[in-house]
Amino acid sequence: MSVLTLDQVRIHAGSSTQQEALQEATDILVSVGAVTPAYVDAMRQREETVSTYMGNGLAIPHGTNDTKDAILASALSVVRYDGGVDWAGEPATLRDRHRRTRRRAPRDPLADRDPLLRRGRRRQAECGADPGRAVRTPLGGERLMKAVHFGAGNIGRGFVGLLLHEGGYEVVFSDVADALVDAINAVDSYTVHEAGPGGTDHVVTGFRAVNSKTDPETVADEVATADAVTTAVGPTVLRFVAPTIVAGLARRSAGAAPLQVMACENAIGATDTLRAEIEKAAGVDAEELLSRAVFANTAVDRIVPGQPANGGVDVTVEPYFEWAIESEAFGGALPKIPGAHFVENLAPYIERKLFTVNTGHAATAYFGARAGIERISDALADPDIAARVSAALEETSAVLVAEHGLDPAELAQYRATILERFRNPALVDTVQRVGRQPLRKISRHERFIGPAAMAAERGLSTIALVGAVTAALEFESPDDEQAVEMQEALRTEDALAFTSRTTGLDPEHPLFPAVRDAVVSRQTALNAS
Ligand SMILES: NC(=O)c1ccc[n+]([C@@H]2O[C@H](COP(=O)([O-])OP(=O)(O)OC[C@H]3O[C@@H](n4cnc5c(N)ncnc54)[C@H](O)[C@@H]3O)[C@@H](O)[C@H]2O)c1
Ligand SMILES: O=P(O)(O)OC[C@@H](O)[C@@H](O)[C@H](O)[C@H](O)CO
Repeated sequence: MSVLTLDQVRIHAGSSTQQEALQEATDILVSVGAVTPAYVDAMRQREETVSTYMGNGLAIPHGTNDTKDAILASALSVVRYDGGVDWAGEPATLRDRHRRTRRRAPRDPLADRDPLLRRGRRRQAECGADPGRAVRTPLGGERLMKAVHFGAGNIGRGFVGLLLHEGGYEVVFSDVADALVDAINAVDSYTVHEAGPGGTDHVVTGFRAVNSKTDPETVADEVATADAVTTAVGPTVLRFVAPTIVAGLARRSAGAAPLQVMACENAIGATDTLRAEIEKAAGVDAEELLSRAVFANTAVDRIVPGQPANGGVDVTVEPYFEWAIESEAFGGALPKIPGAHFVENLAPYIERKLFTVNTGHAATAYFGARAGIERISDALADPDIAARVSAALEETSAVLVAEHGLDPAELAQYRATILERFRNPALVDTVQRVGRQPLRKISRHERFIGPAAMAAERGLSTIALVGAVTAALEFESPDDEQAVEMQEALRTEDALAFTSRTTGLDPEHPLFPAVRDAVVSRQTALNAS
């Protein structure tokens, strides 16, 4: 049976009501044996929970998961009312039975008074960014935009995939975890639960997953025809995804618009790192292949803890989010991601995020681990830990003021909001997850040494940040390769070598002696145990 024949397309000169339109769409599907008459109720139920109005006069009604029994075969019906349909207050003219959800504007308690965000949003408006859903094909038709997202883990499903979906992208997740890929392909929707004040649920549909370990060729084919590629695999994994992107770029048709590449990792210049890996993997073809893509650094912020083993594909996240993206690379053709904001200069955003959210988070984790506490929210309930974390963040704020001219009062508010986010009792986040990969976290441009080095160069205080590094050096986690490696190196390497190798600090740097002393103190404790 064909999914769509001419008989399943109707065009009317006049207008209609929403109920009549749903009935007509159902009647067409019933007439070809695709659904039972009960399907109309399923579509009504769906409209009650979420409108299927897409904008631009298009609604895409469909049933709910609970009413799948009413579906007998795959089919579409298309009905156009030239005079329009009042779609619960929205002016629809065209409809069929696929589904999509709509998103409210991001809830960002800082947004209205934050000059960084105001500047970014103004710029976004200037660039004409608006939520879009389809792209024109060479023959004048339209197809859904497609994004290939590497890393279907916590932030991949709970944030990047969600916003891409809400921007109208079909999302192809690429991951190396067999069970996760199978689980994603076994469902046709998943829910992002926002836990905490003001949180709500969002349903994601229109995705599939491809295993890039066992089927890299298919992933490359997907990249070849994608509009965007995003990653959330961890900064150290970018070099492993680069060859697949190279293979996709090599297969990309000459007339295709440039692939928009955005790495969404907690690192400064993560997309630059990915681009460099792509360049390396492309070898002599690098110049040609890089010309088929544009690259934009981003800063992503949403706490997405580890998910329970039996949680399926659904993800629990905090309600807050921010996604700042460099605009320049796109030359005005911004990706359609509602809720993201585009900025000319990402440096203040990524440094403010990494050196406040992630410095505070990691400090809480390492002080918490030292105190034998498991959860981040519990660690911050300890007044001594809270004071140490606050002191470290005051030091990073002083650096941000000096470096980027940020307003001290607004930074104080930003810090307070972040500490409140860490305290969210509805979010079960662990010191093990937040403290993961301590060698990455104590490296040169990361959340501790990065701001502390900048502070030391300016003669600003670094005492609290060095205190947090001291706690990081004590972090033990048997399942964390870097934690094991760090403790082993602390036992075997001399203090000077360990300090310069792991932190990347030059022994002449003004921060070096304090960090070396922290290393010596950890080594003394280890030798005594
Ligand atoms: N979780 C958060 O709160 C959060 C927030 C902002 C940014 N981030 C950043 O996002 C990135 C991912 O973090 P996460 O918490 O989602 O981790 P995660 O471990 O939940 O997800 C990473 C995923 O990448 C997959 N992966 C590993 N190697 C791969 C490869 N070669 N190809 C494709 N997929 C691969 C893993 O199987 C896993 O599913 C990190 O850089 C992290 O710093 C996380
Ligand atoms: O992902 P990491 O290991 O760089 O850092 C752990 C957490 O601090 C991090 O994932 C935060 O939850 C996130 O960055 C919040 O936006």
